[in-house]
Amino acid sequence: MGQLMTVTDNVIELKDISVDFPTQDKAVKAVKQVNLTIKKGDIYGIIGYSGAGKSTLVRVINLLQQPTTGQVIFNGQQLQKLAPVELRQARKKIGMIFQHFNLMKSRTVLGNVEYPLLGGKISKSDRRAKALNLLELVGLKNLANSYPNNLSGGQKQRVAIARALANDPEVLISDEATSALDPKTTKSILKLLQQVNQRLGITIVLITHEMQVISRICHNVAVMDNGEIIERGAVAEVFTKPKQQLTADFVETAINVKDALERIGNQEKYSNGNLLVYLNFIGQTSKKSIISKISREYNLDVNILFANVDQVDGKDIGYMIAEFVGEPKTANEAIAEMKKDGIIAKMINSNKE
Ligand SMILES: Nc1ncnc2c1ncn2[C@@H]1O[C@H](COP(=O)(O)OP(=O)(O)OP(=O)(O)O)[C@@H](O)[C@H]1O
Repeated sequence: MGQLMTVTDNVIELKDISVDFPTQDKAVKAVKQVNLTIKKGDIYGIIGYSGAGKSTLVRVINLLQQPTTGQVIFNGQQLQKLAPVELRQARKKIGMIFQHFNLMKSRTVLGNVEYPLLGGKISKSDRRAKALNLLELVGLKNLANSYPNNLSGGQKQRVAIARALANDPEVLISDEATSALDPKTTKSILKLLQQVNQRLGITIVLITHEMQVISRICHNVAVMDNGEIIERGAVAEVFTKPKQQLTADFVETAINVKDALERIGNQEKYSNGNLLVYLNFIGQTSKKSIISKISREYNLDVNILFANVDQVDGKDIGYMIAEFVGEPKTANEAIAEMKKDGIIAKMINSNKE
């Protein structure tokens, strides 16, 4: 085997990964020198627009895509150094689910879940029992003998999840697994992934183009653009303090602030000087009392034009757009006071913070 296993909390380490695809004109640099470490038990999101390089990067994790340069380390072992038999074993520990489910139409639900175990050491009856257990876990035991064509999208994805768990993986990669599903089904599939993570201790790497998906279940997130990771961190942190414009765009779209800003910002009175303030409350900060305190102490009328509370990685995060009616100087003092209370606050129709 030639390699010593290193004991580590990191299940995946990508070091200086680049992927170039040769094309007729010039090579497409799909992934550029990415370093990424994912800890055991994490739910790690990778977000980016189409073409950012997300799928290519996650396919590198199980070497479905060979990187042009860099090291892929899984549980302390560099995968590129493994012999084919060992690589096959390691790959079994990385399950994958996809946007279009990739089920086999000619096999029953049970047959699909049993499939990865065919040819293994497990007996036929144990294999069946295991597959039925997994179907129970995903809530589909009663459909074991149905065929994929007779299932809804959400049910198909549940079968795909059961199948991906057949080999007892340590990591489950979800490549846009909810992108073809409606919002309600998306929620239920994300909940199931969360249960898989919590009950079975499986690390999840989830790629998506929707920040809402990230905020529901991920603990950490990396933002990809043009083959690079441009920002990363704890989800609540990235959500409330995005450093890059692209990240801010994803967040604002997810919480509907973008639409609200456009709608409100287009109104004439706000382009003519009425004061608009954007507020972002994190955790337990009580927005009600703060707003009334500010209004009282600074003699400002505060009209709330938009408000939304979201759960991000289990924390309440509130967003508000409000009109402050009063002197700009006083409004700025009020904003400074709110910042002291840990609120992110800024004037949005003036250059002043
Ligand atoms: N086999 C390939 N040959 C040539 N170029 C490729 C190949 N696979 C991907 N690309 C290119 O690499 C870039 C990254 O693609 P990738 O599929 O990883 O992006 P993505 O972020 O997953 O987007 P999507 O969600 O649309 O799949 C794109 O410019 C794509 O056209």
